Amino acid sequence: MHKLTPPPAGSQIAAAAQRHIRTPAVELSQATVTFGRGDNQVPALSETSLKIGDGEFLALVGPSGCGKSTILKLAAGLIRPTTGAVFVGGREVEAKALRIGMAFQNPTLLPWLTIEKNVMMPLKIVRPFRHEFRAKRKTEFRDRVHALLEEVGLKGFANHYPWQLSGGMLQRANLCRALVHEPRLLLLDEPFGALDQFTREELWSTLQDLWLKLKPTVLLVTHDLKEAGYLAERICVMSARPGRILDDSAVTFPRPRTVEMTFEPGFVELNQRLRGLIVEARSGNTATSEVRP
Ligand SMILES: Nc1ncnc2c1ncn2[C@@H]1O[C@H](COP(=O)(O)OP(=O)(O)OP(=O)(O)O)[C@@H](O)[C@H]1O
Repeated sequence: MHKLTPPPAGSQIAAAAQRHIRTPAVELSQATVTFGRGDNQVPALSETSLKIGDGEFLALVGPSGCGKSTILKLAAGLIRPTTGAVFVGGREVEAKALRIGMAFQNPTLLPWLTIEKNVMMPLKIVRPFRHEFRAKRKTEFRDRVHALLEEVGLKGFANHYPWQLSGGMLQRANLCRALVHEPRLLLLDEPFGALDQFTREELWSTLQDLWLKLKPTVLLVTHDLKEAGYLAERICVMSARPGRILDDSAVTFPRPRTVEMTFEPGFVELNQRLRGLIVEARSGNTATSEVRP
């Protein structure tokens, strides 16, 4: 991992000690992904090895099209690596149904269902909850949905329909739906990309609170370096396509983090360093970056 030296006074960006993650929540082992066949082949991901610890919050940043979402899809079991292997919870991804939560840039709430019913959806379809849904636990599940909605500031909106909510409120509901079945792994693909800056910052705080409380392992893909620094414990920078991990930094600002912290010198320094790496990666000049397996 990258060593940030020297940490500026007052900064909590620490040198990221090379941690030994015993049983990673997610592990890519020399995984590559090539889409298509023959002349239409698109190499999306170069050989990549990555371990994400249980309960860790990792952000993936890098130039557009470098393979960030591809890594997310590998972890979700939506695609298979062309070579290498992907493990979640110590098991190869295809070997076992996974309990994951996902949220994307555009909240995909069903327009004909209320917010309560949308958020409750995973409990209806994901094992083991679906077996219990019709029976005794329905009221308990409803309570759980209402508690989550309250937590993200949507108290009183359970019976509204998606079209009655603002973009920020929809994304809050979307986060609730991603978390309601208590996934151990939360996959977020630019979840706040479509929101204005102020709403986005509010949502960072909401997501941070949820993560501190529930401690799922989170893999966040984002183009927003400030967002990565605010939310993540670790940030991986990827090279241009076919992507590989160029840099792996720990971010140890104290929690809970605030928007004010993002203006502190240490935070700005981190931002600038990551930005420099991405500018280099975009221009295809990654030779000066520290390249790690
Ligand atoms: N199903 C597919 N078939 C062919 N090529 C694909 C497919 N999915 C992704 N790609 C290509 O693989 C590369 C990596 O895509 P990916 O979506 O992982 O990038 P990304 O880093 O998430 O991009 P962005 O930041 O723009 O969202 C891109 O060049 C993309 O066009």
